[in-house]
Amino acid sequence: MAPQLPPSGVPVTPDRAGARLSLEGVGRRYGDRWVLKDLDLEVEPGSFVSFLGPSGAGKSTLLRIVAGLEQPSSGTARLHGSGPRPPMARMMFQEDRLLPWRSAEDNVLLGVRGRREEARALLDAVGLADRGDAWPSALSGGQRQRVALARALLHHPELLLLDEPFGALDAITRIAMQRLLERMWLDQPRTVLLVTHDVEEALVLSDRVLVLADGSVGRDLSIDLPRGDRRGHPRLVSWKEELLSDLVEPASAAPGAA
Ligand SMILES: Nc1ncnc2c1ncn2[C@@H]1O[C@H](COP(=O)(O)OP(=O)(O)OP(=O)(O)O)[C@@H](O)[C@H]1O
Repeated sequence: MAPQLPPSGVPVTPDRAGARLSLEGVGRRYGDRWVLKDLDLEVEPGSFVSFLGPSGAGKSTLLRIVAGLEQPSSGTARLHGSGPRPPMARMMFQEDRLLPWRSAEDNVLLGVRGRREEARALLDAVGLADRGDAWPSALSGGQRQRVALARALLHHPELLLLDEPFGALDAITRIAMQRLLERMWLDQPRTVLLVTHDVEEALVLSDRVLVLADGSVGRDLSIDLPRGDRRGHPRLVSWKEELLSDLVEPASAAPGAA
């Protein structure tokens, strides 16, 4: 079947609503230290879930386990797709990981033969219609992350794993990228797991926000606010305060505090 074209022009493969994720008793040990402990988690197909947690809480480890890049030391991590084949997952990182000797368009097409029209439509959708021939060195940080996002989406992943993808961007570019990501996700529903240190980013984008603490899920919030303009919503503001108090050590507990 030919791909449908939604209003943004992004090609869509029909009937892909995203992968379901089931973690049962997942643990991960490095040496004698358990970074993740007995973690149970179900993620609904098509939902947008963010992970917060202090540095070293195991957020990236969890993403690598879900991606199949690492095996859990205990328990099982299963992905169920919409079809008979195992669902495709793609990862995106804080660094864009573009190859400097390939143009933007050829970076989108990395490891893929043909599909140039689709790559161009995706570059168009991420706002880089006229930059397909540009070398990565001629693009800004935000533009390079747009190319990285287009490259991930070319594969129609049922699961998108984002490890602090906007962490290196300035505040304004970051908000523009959040809006772009949300629009692309609304255009083509898929399961998204986002690791971020930015509490507001998690609340603005997610259906669900999880806080990892001591190797398991410490808080699990369902964010049932309408999408579009969540920033400044009174409930978002109070969730933000709650989450920050989970994450930030009280000043009186900080070393050296009076
Ligand atoms: N390959 C490895 N070998 C040994 N220890 C590791 C390895 N990978 C991760 N760790 C340790 O596991 C812990 C969790 O790391 P992880 O990168 O998952 O945390 P994180 O929550 O993503 O942190 P950050 O927010 O700082 O990125 C850290 O203490 C880290 O040093």
